[in-house]
Amino acid sequence: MVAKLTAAERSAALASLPGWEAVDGRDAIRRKVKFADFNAAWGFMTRVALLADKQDHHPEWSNVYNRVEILLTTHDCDGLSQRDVKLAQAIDRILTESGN
Ligand SMILES: C[C@H](O)[C@H](O)[C@H]1CNC2=NC(N)=NC(=O)C2=N1
Repeated sequence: MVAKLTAAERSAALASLPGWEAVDGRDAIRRKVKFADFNAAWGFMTRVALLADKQDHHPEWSNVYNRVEILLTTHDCDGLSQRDVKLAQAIDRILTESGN
């Protein structure tokens, strides 16, 4: 069973993930990213999908043309956990590598 982050751990996690924001009314974090076009957005989503499946931790996300909105939360503990932080860090690395 995965543990929900404490309030202190949650603030520390958010402070260490500058691209991410808290979500109103949910124990979750969100990042919005804009790409050059749909092809770049979908390429990014493909990389994240493979990574998420490897981590057995899956985002709630949406795509409109060149924009991708990613929400991370842990369904198993009904809130934020270290699994979200780990996936967010990996997503940030993918973005950095692709110049975003
Ligand atoms: C059985 C499987 O390991 C679980 O259902 C995993 C799958 N992916 C998941 N993804 C997310 N975001 N939260 C979970 O609790 C979760 N649980």
